[in-house]
Amino acid sequence: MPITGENLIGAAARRGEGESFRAVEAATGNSLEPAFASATPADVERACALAAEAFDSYRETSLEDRARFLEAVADAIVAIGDELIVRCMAESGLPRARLEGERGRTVGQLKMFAGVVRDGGFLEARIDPAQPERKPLPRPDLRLRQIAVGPVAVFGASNFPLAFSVAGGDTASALAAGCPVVAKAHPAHPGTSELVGRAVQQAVKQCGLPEGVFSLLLDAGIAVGQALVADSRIAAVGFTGSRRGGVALMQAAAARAVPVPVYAEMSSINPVVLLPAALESRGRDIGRAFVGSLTLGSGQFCTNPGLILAVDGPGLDGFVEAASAALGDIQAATMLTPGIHKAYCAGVAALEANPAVITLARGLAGGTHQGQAALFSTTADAFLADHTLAEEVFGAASLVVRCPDLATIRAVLERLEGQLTAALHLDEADHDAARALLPVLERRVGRILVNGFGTGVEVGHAMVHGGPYPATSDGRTTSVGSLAIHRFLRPVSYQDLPEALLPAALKDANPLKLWRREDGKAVAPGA
Ligand SMILES: NC(=O)C1=CN([C@@H]2O[C@H](COP(=O)(O)OP(=O)(O)OC[C@H]3O[C@@H](n4cnc5c(N)ncnc54)[C@H](OP(=O)(O)O)[C@@H]3O)[C@@H](O)[C@H]2O)C=CC1
Ligand SMILES: O=C(O)CCC(=O)C(=O)O
Repeated sequence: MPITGENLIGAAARRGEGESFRAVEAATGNSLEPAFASATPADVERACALAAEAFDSYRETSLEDRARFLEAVADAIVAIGDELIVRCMAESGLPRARLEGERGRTVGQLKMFAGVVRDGGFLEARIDPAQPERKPLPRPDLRLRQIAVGPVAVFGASNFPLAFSVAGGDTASALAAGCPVVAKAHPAHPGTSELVGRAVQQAVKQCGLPEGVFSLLLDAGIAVGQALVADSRIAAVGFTGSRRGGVALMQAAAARAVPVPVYAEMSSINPVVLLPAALESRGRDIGRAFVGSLTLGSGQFCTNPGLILAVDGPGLDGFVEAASAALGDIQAATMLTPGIHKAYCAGVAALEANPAVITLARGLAGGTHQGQAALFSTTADAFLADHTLAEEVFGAASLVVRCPDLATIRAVLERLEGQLTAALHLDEADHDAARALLPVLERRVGRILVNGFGTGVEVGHAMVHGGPYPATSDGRTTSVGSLAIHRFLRPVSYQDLPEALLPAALKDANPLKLWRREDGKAVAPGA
């Protein structure tokens, strides 16, 4: 499939008339062909108009048709073949095996949402039958279902060019909910974005859906994204990226005459707590495993373990020795963009220059665009006194905080901002200590895990990839897993509607064969 550098607006491919830009080969910094042209305000207008036009028809597609569409998107992505992987490797600097895995995750995610749509449980159908004889007042017939919120703007993330980008989790969950999507390509991987965008466009056509169900817009800067979020037809926004970018979009959405929600996944340092018995029995093993997680994908995961908390002593010394030795052998790896590499180097330099911080180890030095892993340590007092030590350094850098006791670990956790994940390394003898930390962890993070690390999010039904601000803009939800669909739904009640006017999900005969909550009780289809 040739990459043309065009915007995909509904069924059309249109060369933008805005600023021209090229993708950059991550490993060399060289420009790649072809030139991409930024969308104009007229392109944004057209994409939003088509999305609004498609909305009522798309949101009422049958569950089966919508599920087939999601499967068609997945199949079309696979059908692009190796061209997608090769282009994505060049643009992102990520290795083949990682990107093949990420493609599998992207396709699996679309298929999971197809299953969610077929199941129909997300409609949350509820029926409170009328009670005309009720005293002192009769009860009306009340029925509830979830409907799609409207067209969704999706910002592709730089660090997961497939699974969190044009047809990633935000797009899959929005389309599953019945929302048209206007995607904004990340300028770090525009060619990858176009290939995937064309696959979605092809699936829209193949499934006979209105063309406005999907558009893809390009931009060299932020004007298109700003215009998209400001457009009155956009009903919600999905974003993964920097805190600065996420907050800017939240502000743009809040400044609208009709504000809309922005679901932004932003920054997280993902504390890892090493409890005493585990440290004593296997601190060295944990140290080696930690380095594996820290340096995965050059550390460019929002789930990266950026903070280690433990009680000072020989167990922690063993962890630090093993982690430092393992880190010293880690090859530097190409980072996603020169900008991200520069930000990483600046973050590491700031830690190195901080008088309260000791550099424990550095990975092997590399080429111009490669990130060199880094491990630092500090004391709990210093950490608590300097809020900059708790800021995300996006890349393979982590800070060990030596604490005098468990109470101090708890105090440090209490002071942290919201996080995506927290990991506890524990043996059975640590259960009491862990139990004491769980309430604070539940308040601070979206996912608590034991004897592992948060990198590599499972796409499933019980996953929360979210957390209190600034991990995300709304800690009540998730951007990965089937629950993500609820970001793009809202409940509507139907009071005393005649059977003929009720949506299928709420008709007496239950034609969609849904589990429904009738008079407060879960009722199986056919029961
Ligand atoms: N926690 C996480 O999961 C991640 C964090 N990051 C952090 O973000 C830094 C930069 O990486 P990057 O991926 O470029 O993330 P950004 O947040 O800078 O950009 C993400 C997307 O949002 C757009 N955008 C950014 N700011 C605005 C704005 N004010 N108005 C409208 N659109 C906007 C960008 O457009 P454009 O690029 O054209 O400006 C891009 O398409 C990294 O160094 C890292 O610190 C990055 C990826 C994931
Ligand atoms: O760890 C993962 O699998 C996902 C990480 C993520 O969401 C991110 O880095 O943006």
